[in-house]
Amino acid sequence: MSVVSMMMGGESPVHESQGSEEKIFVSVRLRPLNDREISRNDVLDWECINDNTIVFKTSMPERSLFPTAYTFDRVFGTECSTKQVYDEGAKELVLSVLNGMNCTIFAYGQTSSGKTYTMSGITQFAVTDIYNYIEKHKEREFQLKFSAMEIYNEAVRDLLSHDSTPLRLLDDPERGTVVEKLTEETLVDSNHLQELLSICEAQRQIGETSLNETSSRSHQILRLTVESSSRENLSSGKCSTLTAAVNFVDLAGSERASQTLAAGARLKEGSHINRSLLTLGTVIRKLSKGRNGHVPYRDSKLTRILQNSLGGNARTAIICTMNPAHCHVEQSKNTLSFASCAKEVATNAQVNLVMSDKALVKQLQKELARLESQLSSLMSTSAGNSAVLLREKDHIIAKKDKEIKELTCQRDIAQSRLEDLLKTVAEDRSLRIYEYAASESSEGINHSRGRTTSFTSEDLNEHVSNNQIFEIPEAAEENFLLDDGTPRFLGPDPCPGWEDTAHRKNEESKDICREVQSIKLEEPTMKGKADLLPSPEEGGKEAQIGDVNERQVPTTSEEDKELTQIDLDNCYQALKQQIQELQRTIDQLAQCTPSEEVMSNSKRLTWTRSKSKRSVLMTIPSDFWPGNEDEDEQSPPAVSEMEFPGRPEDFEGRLPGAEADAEIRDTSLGDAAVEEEIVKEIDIQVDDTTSVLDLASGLNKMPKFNPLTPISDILETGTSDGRRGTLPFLREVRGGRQHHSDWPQRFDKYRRRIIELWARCNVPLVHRSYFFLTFKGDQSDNVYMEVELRRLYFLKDIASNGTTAMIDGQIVSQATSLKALNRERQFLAKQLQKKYGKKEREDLYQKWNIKLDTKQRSLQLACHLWTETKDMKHIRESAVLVAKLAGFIEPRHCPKEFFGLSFLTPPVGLKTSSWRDNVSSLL
Ligand SMILES: Nc1ncnc2c1ncn2[C@@H]1O[C@H](COP(=O)(O)OP(=O)(O)OP(=O)(O)O)[C@@H](O)[C@H]1O
Repeated sequence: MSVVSMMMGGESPVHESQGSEEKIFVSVRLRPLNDREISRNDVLDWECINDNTIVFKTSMPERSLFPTAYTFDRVFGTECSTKQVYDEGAKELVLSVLNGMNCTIFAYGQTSSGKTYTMSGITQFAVTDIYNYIEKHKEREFQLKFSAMEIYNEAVRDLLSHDSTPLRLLDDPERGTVVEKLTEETLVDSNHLQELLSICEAQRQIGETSLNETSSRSHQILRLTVESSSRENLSSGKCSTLTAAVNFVDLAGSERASQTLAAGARLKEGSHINRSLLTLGTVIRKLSKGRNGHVPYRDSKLTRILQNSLGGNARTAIICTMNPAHCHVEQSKNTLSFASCAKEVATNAQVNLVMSDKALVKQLQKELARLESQLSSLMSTSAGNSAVLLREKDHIIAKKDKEIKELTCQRDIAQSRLEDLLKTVAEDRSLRIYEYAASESSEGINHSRGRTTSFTSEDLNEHVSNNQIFEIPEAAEENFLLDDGTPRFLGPDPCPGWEDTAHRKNEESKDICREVQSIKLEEPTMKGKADLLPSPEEGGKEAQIGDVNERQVPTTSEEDKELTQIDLDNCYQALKQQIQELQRTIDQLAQCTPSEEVMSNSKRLTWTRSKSKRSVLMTIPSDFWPGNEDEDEQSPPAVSEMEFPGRPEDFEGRLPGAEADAEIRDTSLGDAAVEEEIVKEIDIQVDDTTSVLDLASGLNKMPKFNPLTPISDILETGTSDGRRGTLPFLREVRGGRQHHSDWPQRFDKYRRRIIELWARCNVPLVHRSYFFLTFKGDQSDNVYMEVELRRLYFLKDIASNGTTAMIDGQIVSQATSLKALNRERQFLAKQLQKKYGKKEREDLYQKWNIKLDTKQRSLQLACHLWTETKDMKHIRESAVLVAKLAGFIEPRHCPKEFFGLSFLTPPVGLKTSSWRDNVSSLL
């Protein structure tokens, strides 16, 4: 069986105080004087003046300090019967056992005060009432068990057993202290109980007799255990039992304790008779003062066995019996003192519901089901809430995802638009510059056809002043690139047109085609048959060729490609016919000597064909001729001399190869002998035996030129369609005369000369880099080296003749280029300022380790690169490269305009990255 203590709440029909503390019910009973006391003329010292107060009647002035009146729960005078004492002092409490609450009735008092007399009667009345109750409550099934024990000299003896062996006390975790092997008789009926009570009485008397005691020196505990359960529950298997015990305790005479205390320690040590009584008093006294501190229950058998009855799970009543005789007044006062303490002690009785294991399991299952139901309810509620929250969060997530996608889409669109815009701006800018240059070129061509001369500076200035192409607003605050460091370029442009030339992406490809075009333009002029060549206005083939050249800017339009291809086919056929006509004309004039006028115009760059040993491609400037060795001193204008005092000090160190450096140092710019040598070598390449028919023949053999093919591919592969091995047009023209064993040496000489002329003419580094990296000594480079040399000599000649010139069909001037360049630079500066603040720019200077005199150029170029690549890493790298390149020319003599425009824009056909790598390798 398992014992469960639980509160019954208001279900109990018997008790009103269950589940809460309850003071020990203390009553005092005065026994009447017996005959012997009466015979001694003893008087009653005590009188119960009401149901609760007992007073000391005899006047005792000497002891006036002692109280004379005591109040208790109930006082019973000598006239009160035991039945009344039971009814008013024990019954209600005793019957609590029927409702599952433990209860104990103590009888405390001195010897012969009536403890046994009272307790015997109460026990009988209680048994009677209990059985009466049982008899009245048939719905419940009761089981009564009876046990009896005696504590004598701290030995527990079973009164229902003949074995006088002391019983041990055990500590049970559920029931507390239990008496081991204590006989517990299940009562059949009340008579059975009466028999057992008789046995107990007999056993106690036997003991006292053996001890020759006239009064009880032992503590008797009669225990009646009542178990009850509902019959209905029993029939349905719901077995729950109320189990409680009522103890009827007849204590030994209290005077023993007093006497023991009075006699001193000797008696105490020698006897345990009163240990239990003494401990009881101590426990009561301590409990009366509250539950603080240690309560010595375990100091005696009595207090251990009755621990629950002393402040524990029990209802307790103490009936203090008094001998009213005057001679026992002291004992009476001790009894009253004990009673006074006891009435302050509280207990806490609980209903003891004992359930069988089966019932307990069922009860636990029921409780478990209830808890599970509760939990399930909570979980369902929580799950419901969680599901709702989850759905809400999913909805939010989906909404956010949608917003992210929309924003991403918008961002991509915006970015695409931005890129398109930037691209459009860049293309538009390039196009405007290109158109601007083309317009000048076209205008110049028209002029040149009419008078075969160059524009004047006035013409150009007027043209520029009316030019509305460059409308980039100039902002004063954007002039930071002009405000420090870099000196302003005040004098005439020493090499007008190079900036514009470098700026055009398809410039190199034009170079080649213009060579072809120059031939067509030249021959009619020589023959005075300009009418042989239709003017552009008339839609002539030349114009178509020019269109083809112009269309080398890649396009994605398939229609344009088809049209271009048709134009090319027409162009080739027309060109072939014209060359044949030219050849016939030349044959007719074969016997004629060129006029002096034509020769004198050579320095003015008329497109002519030299009679002897002169290139058919371009007139070599006069200072290139052996007879004009002094021209080198005359041709450079005064301004050029001022602006170009010489090579920068570190010039040699920047040329590739130590050997080349040494040779360059030995080769001055004005070395006419060297020039003559070079001229001769060039003339060997293309001599006067080369006929125009050779060109026509070359055209026939030339693969169809695809204008969409980058010029670099043509240069690299030799074919317009990228197939390596097919001879290019110019190479075919030269035929087999291109193979010279001394070509490497001549290449070095050409290159050194070209480098010298680059410096002399302030050729932009982009051109230098590109040319330098493109032509590395292959024999097929010969013609390009020749062209470059001619161009450079031409430039030098132009620089000595004025501020305007026509170069390859373009009119350029310093004023024109400067204005365009300034605007471009300001635009770039503005872009840079938008991108970086002043401090950031300074940081960039610091980070890039760029010298002050090259800062602006580098940043300008970096800015431009940024507009194209938007790649900071490339900007930085490129800026460093540019800074180094800038040092190639003496900075103070290098107009910043040289570093403007699309300096870092690779030539057509070269990828930006590979071009930069080439520049890197150059450094
Ligand atoms: N209220 C009473 N009315 C009449 N007689 C009583 C009353 N109380 C006690 N007596 C008588 O007094 C005598 C002593 O009583 P009792 O034996 O009950 O005292 P006691 O306290 O038990 O003594 P002890 O401690 O020695 O056992 C008995 O003969 C008993 O009949």
